[in-house]
Parts: sequence; C-alpha cells; structure tokens
Amino acid sequence: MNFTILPKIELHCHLDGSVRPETIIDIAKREGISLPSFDKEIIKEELIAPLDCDSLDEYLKRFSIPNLVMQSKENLKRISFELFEDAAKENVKYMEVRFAPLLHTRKGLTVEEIIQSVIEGMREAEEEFDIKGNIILSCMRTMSVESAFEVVEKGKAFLGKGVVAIDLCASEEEGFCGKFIEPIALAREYGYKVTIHAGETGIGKNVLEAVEWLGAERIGHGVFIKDCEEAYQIVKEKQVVLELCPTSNVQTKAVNQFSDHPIYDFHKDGIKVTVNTDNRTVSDTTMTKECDIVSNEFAMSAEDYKQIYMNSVKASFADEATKEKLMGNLMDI
Ligand SMILES: O=c1[nH]cnc2c1ncn2[C@H]1C[C@H](O)[C@@H](CO)O1
Ligand SMILES: [Zn+2]
Repeated sequence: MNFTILPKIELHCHLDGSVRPETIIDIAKREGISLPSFDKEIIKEELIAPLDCDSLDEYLKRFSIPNLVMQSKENLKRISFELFEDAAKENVKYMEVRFAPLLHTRKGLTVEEIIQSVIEGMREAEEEFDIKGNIILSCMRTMSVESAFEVVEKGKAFLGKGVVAIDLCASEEEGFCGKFIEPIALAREYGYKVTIHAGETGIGKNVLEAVEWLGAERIGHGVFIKDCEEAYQIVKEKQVVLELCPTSNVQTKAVNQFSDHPIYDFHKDGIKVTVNTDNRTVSDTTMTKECDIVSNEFAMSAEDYKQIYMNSVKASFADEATKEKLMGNLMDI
C-alpha cells in the first residue's frame, strides 16, 4: 500500500510536539529568543527524541524549546496553520490537534486568546487545503486540579466552534485519575468529549480508571492494557478506542522495538485501534511513516487498513456530516 496517497485520519497529535524546526528558528531569530543553536540540524537533534530514549519523562524534555516560540497569537496561529498544512500534504483528511493552553500564557496571553489563535490557524488551513480539523484541550497532570478546572471553564465557550474534547497529559503516575474526577466530570457535563493519556508507562490499571472514573471514550496509547486483564476486558467490551502511536511508543519505552508493539494483536482480537503520530517533530514522523511501520512490521492488509480507517472515523469527535464525508474515502483504499 502506498500510504502517501491513501486517505488518513489522525486523532492524536500534539501541537507543541509538531512545530516545524524551520519555524522555531525563524520566530526565535525575529523575536530575539535565544536557542541552543540557529542551525537546523543541531536544533533537530535537540527536538527529536531518539528511538533509544529511556522513558516518557525523557521524551517530554523535548517540549521546552518549541514552547519558547508559542507565546503570541500570531505564532500560535502560524504553527497551527502549518501543522494542518503538513498533514494535508500527506493526505490526512481529518485531524484532531491537542495542546495545553496553560503552557502558552508566559508572555501574558489569556487562555481564550490562545485557544482562539489555534482555531484561527486551523480554519485558514481548512480553507486552503482538503482537510478538516478539531481541537482537544489538554490539562497537564503535573499541574493542579484547579488548573484543569480553569481549562474546562475557559474552553467551554469554544465548544462547537472548533473545540471538541478534553484530555489529561504529561508524566503518568499510578492512580492519577482519582485526582481529576471532578474537573473531567464537569467537562462531560458541559459537552466535552473525553480522551485520556493512560497506560503508556507500564500502568494498565490507569486505563481502567480513566474509563470507569473519568468516562474516557478514547485512550491515548493504552499499550499496557496488555498486562492488565481488567483494563483489557473493559476496553474490549466497551469498545474504547486506543490512539496508538508506534514511534512514540518505542521512544517512551512503552515497547522496546516496533516488532513488540501489541497493535496488531489488539486489532486481531477485536480491540478498536487507530494509528497516530503523537508528535510529528519530537517523534520525527508523519502519518505516512506510522502507517508504513505498522504495515511492514505486521503485514497489514488493505482490509486491516480499511478497518483502522473506519475505527478512526467512527471514534473521531467530528460532526455527523464530516464523518459521512470521511467514510466516502473508503472507496480509495
Ligand atoms: O505521549 C505523551 N504522553 C504524555 N504527555 C505527552 C505526550 N506527548 C506530548 N505530551 C505532553 C507534552 C506537551 O507539552 C503537552 C501538551 O501538548 O503534552
Ligand atoms: Zn500524546
């Protein structure tokens, strides 16, 4: 299968992990922001987590440089536009982009200005390219419960206007879901959909709790349900969708190598899997590359890919008209 030309859907992509290195250098030069280097190859080395990276916490260190240049309305809009442009150019037809608004307030932007800027970039790209998008607001698990309430409250006005869901991200500790029950319940009450990063660092039980306590309809990664029978069963029975990201999963050591990835076993056992990049820059990847990896490692057939494409459409937080249009692309696979 030639994945460059095949239609693709991406449900799990972080804005700050997907900034073009050229854009970081360009903004930093114009705004006098200091960087370790202005040489693209050197900056790429700082941004890209190697495949032999040790852990999620090591991987997360790569996000400090991009966030230096994501502190103004213009820059956020540009970075959002460019991400949708990059995806459209490899035939991603629909993409949900997530980011943590509270990481972009360092130079005085309000949460509302931050969200609005990212939506504007997405809308401009939708006008120019054959792609549709939606935004997921991430709350940092490393921040307070109050900060999660703040994101939920301030993002509410954008529901139905580009924002569709809430997420919890960053370093993963055992039992983190318990701390965030209230803000996530409030988000559900307001009409946010819920996807939660869980089961990425060895703790399958976090997936069970994300589903039972937080009402997660989708799970970011969820690799470690493989070692937790209760989590595995609830994901399978409730058809909770896993947003898997093969390269990122090797980098964070959710798996040691691609051939150890459980994606294909999950798929064959009736679990709803999807393929995603997580972070195009930090993971040095694209949707085409991620699909190629799954295809090469596990001899994925066209029928398998059709099923995965359908899983992504059905699990997306898009409106019904968009979903119907995306289903129409199945004929091209
Ligand atoms: O794979 C991930 N797991 C947990 N947190 C992540 C992952 N990729 C990115 N993040 C964090 C770092 C970013 O600064 C934040 C918001 O996009 O989300
Ligand atoms: Zn992620």
